[in-house]
Amino acid sequence: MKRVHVAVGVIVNEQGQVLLTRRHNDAHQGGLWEFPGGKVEAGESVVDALARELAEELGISVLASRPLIEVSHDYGDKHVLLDVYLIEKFGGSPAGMEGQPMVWAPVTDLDGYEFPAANVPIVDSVVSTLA
Ligand SMILES: Nc1nc2c([nH]c(=O)n2[C@H]2C[C@H](O)[C@@H](COP(=O)(O)OP(=O)(O)OP(=O)(O)O)O2)c(=O)[nH]1
Ligand SMILES: [Mg+2]
Repeated sequence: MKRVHVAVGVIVNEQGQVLLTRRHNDAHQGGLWEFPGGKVEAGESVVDALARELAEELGISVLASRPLIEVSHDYGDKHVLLDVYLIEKFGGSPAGMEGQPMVWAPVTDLDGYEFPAANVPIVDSVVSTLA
């Protein structure tokens, strides 16, 4: 089975909202909301991958982050290892650089968004850490 290691960022603003982007319809887990991030490349550290992905997808730089949770999930067609970081400080102003929809969501609204199955423990952890 295909296995991917993914660096994921939970970006928090000064109002305590978190940044969600929506995956392209034709992508794996397409149409669902996600925390921005992407695959760790060969020879790259998770932290470097996270910085690269957030620059590519949102045009921001990571200034302060800490590990939040690691989630291993089997989708049947694909196994993902999600290395999730809380981004507490960033430079620049996030924008959907790849045309992806983006929203700042209050933590108390997260139950109103559809996420991939692997995100259940991530959302729980975000809620208990930030609420
Ligand atoms: N970024 C992100 N990926 C997630 C989340 N939840 C979840 O199951 N995934 C899965 C979906 C994908 O199978 C995988 C991310 O891989 P991807 O292919 O989108 O990564 P990428 O951004 O490097 O995309 P690409 O350049 O290959 O198009 O992780 C999440 O919250 N954020
Ligand atoms: Mg991505």
